Amino acid sequence: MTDRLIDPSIPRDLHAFIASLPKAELHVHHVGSASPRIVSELAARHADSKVPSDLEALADYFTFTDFAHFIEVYLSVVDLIRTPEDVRLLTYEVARDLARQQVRYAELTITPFSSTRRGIDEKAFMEAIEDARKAAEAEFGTVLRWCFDIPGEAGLVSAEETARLATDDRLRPEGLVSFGLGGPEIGVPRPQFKPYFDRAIAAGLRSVPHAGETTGPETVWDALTHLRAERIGHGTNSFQDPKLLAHLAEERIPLEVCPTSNIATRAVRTLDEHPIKEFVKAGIVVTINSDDPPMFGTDLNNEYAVAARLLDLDERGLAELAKNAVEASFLDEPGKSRIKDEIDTYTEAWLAP
Ligand SMILES: O=C(O)c1cccc(C(=O)CC[C@H]2O[C@@H](n3cnc4c(=O)[nH]cnc43)[C@H](O)[C@@H]2O)c1
Ligand SMILES: [Zn+2]
Repeated sequence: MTDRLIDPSIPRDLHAFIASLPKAELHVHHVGSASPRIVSELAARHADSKVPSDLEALADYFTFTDFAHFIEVYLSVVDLIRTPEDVRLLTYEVARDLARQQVRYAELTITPFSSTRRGIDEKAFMEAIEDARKAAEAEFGTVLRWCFDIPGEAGLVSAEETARLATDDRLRPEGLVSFGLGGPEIGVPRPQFKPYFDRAIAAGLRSVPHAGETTGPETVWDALTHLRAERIGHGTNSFQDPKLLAHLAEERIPLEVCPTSNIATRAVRTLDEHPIKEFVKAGIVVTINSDDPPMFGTDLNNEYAVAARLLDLDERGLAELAKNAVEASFLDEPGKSRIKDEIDTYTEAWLAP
C-alpha cells in the first residue's frame, strides 16, 4: 500500500497484517482496475481521447461529481481499449496488481458488450482474457474468474448480446462463472433483465447483479426476486428496509460491500455514515471489495483497513472478513478450503508470541 492510503487511525502493524493477508476479491471491474500507468499509456497512444495522459491530471479527472459523472468518465476509459492486445495487457496487469496485494482469487467483472460494440472481434476478445488469465495464474499464482455484466443503461440489446456471449458454447470462456448487471440503476428497472438472467442461470452461471447502490431497497428485492441474485453488488441502501436485512441474513445472501467506491460516486456522504455496521449487526455475510480501485484512489488492502476502522476489527476479525469472501466466492470447495487454511495459518503465525 502506498503511504497515501495509510489511515493514521489504524495501527501500522494492522496495515502490515492486511498487506500480507491472503484475500479474495469478488467485486472488481476490469476496465475500472486499469492503473494510472496503463490509462496514461493508452491515453498517450490514442491522442484523440479526452482522457489525460499526465498522472496528476488523471487524479483530477478521476474526481466525480456523482454516479452519472463516474459512468461518463468510465466510458471514456473504455474507449481507450481498442485491440485484443489492449485487452490482454489490461487483464494481465490487473492480475499483477491483485497478486501484489496477496489476492489469491478474484472474480473480475467484465463488460464484453462495451468492447464488441466498439469493434473488437468477439473471439479475439475471449482469447485475450483467457490468455491473460492463464498467464496470471502460472506467473503470479492468482486465480481469476469472470463475471460478464450487462451495462443496463445500454438497453436490452446489450442484455441480449451479453447473454449470447456468455452462453454460446463456441465463445463462452472457460473462466466465466457468473452473470451480472451494472451501470446506473435510476431509470433501469431490474425485472426487464429476467429473461437474460434465466438463460445465463440455465447455462450454469451464477447471478450477481448490482443493486441498491444508487437506488433503494426495492431494487435489491427485484434483484432477488426476478434475477435470482446469489450475491448482491453493493446493496448499500438495503439498510433502509429491516425486512430486507433480515431476509439477506436468513438466506445468507452476501453483500459485496465497496466502501470507498460509495463515497467516490457520492452514493454515501462519508465513510462514517456507511451502513456496513448495520449489515454486520443484522447478521449479513459482508464481503469487502474495491470495485474500480485506481479510479477511486483505493485498493483492496485499503478497503480492509477502512473496514477495520468502521467495524473496529483486530487481526482475527479481519481474517474472518477475508474468509467471508472466500466462502461467498464461486470457487470449488477444495479451492475455498486451501485459501481459508492459508488465512488461518497466516493469522496464527502473525499472532504467535
Ligand atoms: O459501453 C457502452 O457503450 C455503454 C453504453 C451505455 C451505458 C453503458 C454503461 O452504463 C456502462 C457501465 C459500466 O460501468 C461499470 N461499473 C463500474 N463500476 C460500477 C459500479 O460501481 N456500479 C455499476 N456499474 C459499474 C459496469 O460494469 C459497466 O461496464 C455502457
Ligand atoms: Zn461495481
